[in-house]
Amino acid sequence: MPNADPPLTLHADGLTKQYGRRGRLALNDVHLDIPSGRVIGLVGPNGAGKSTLLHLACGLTEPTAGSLTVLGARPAADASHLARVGFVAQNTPVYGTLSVAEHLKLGSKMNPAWDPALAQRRISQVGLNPAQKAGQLSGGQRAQLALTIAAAKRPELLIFDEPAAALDPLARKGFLQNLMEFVLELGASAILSSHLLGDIEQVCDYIIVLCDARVQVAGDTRDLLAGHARLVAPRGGLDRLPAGIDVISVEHSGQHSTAVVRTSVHPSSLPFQVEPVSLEELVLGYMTRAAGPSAAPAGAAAWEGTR
Ligand SMILES: Nc1ncnc2c1ncn2[C@@H]1O[C@H](COP(=O)(O)OP(=O)(O)OP(=O)(O)O)[C@@H](O)[C@H]1O
Repeated sequence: MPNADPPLTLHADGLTKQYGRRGRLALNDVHLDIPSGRVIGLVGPNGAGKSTLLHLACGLTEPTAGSLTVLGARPAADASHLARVGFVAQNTPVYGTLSVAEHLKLGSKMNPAWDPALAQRRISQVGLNPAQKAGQLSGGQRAQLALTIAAAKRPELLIFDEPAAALDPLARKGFLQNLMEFVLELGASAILSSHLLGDIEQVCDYIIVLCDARVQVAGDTRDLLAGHARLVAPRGGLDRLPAGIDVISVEHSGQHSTAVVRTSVHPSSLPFQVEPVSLEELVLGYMTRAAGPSAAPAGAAAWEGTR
C-alpha cells in the first residue's frame, strides 16, 4: 500500500484573530495550505499579524474564528503534539540565572525525544561555555542557545519569530547556516518571520506575504518568481495591458513607468521590456498594493481597470 501523504505543515481556513472585543483584527480570514518539508518565510510590515499567526500555530493563543491545524492537528493539542513543534520567540527568551548546561538539562527533562548528543555537539560547535549563565550571553549566543534547545527536541516543525533581528551580519550568517543544517539533519519544516528579505531569500523556498491582517500572496518562491515580471515602458506606455496581467504595483520615474505584475501570459509575447523580478521587488510590490491607493505612487489609479 502506498504511504499516506505527510500532513500539511499548516492549514488555515478563515483564520481570524481579534485581541479583545473592541481590538482591531490581527488576522482577518486567512486561508493557507502549506505543504510539508518546506522552509517558509513569513514577511510583512510591522503590525501585519506575523507574530499572531506564529503564536496561534504554537497554541499560545486561540483563534477568534476559523480553524488552524499544524502538522495535521490542533496546535498544542496534547503533549505529543507540543513535542513535534519547536518555537523560538521574538526575543529568544532564556532563564538568566541558569547556565547553558542547566538549560540543556531542563530541556532533556521536559522533552521526551530530547537528543543530548545533538545539543552537546551544537553547543561546542558554536563555542558556548556550558558553565556560563544565560543572562551573561550576548544576543547572538542567546539565539544560538535557543536554536539548539528548539532543535534538540527533534521537532518536525521549527518556528522562529524574527530569529536574527538582534544579530550582527556575521552572527546572522552563522545562525542561518545552523538553522539550515538543523532543518536538513532533522528532516524538519521551518517557518521564520523576518523583516530581512535577504535572509528570507537565502534560506526559504516558500513565502507568505502578510499585510494588514491578510495574506497577500503565498507560494513556492520559484513558482512565484516565475509567475511575476517587471515591465518597463516609456512613461504612460503601460496604461493599457493585455488580459491575463494583474498589476501588483507601479512606479513612474523620469521618462519611464515600471510595474511589477503577475502574469499568465508568456513574457516573450508581451510588447514591453520584460525583466525578472527579485524576491524583494515582489514582496515590496504586494506591500505597496496592500497599503492602499493613498500610499500608491501617483498614476497607480491608471491600473484599476486591469485588476
Ligand atoms: N496581546 C495583544 N493584545 C492586543 N493587541 C495585540 C496583541 N498582540 C498583537 N496585537 C495587535 O495585533 C496586530 C498584529 O500584531 P503582531 O504582533 O502579530 O504583528 P507583527 O506582524 O508580528 O508585527 P512586528 O513586525 O512589528 O513584530 C497589531 O495591531 C498589534 O498591535
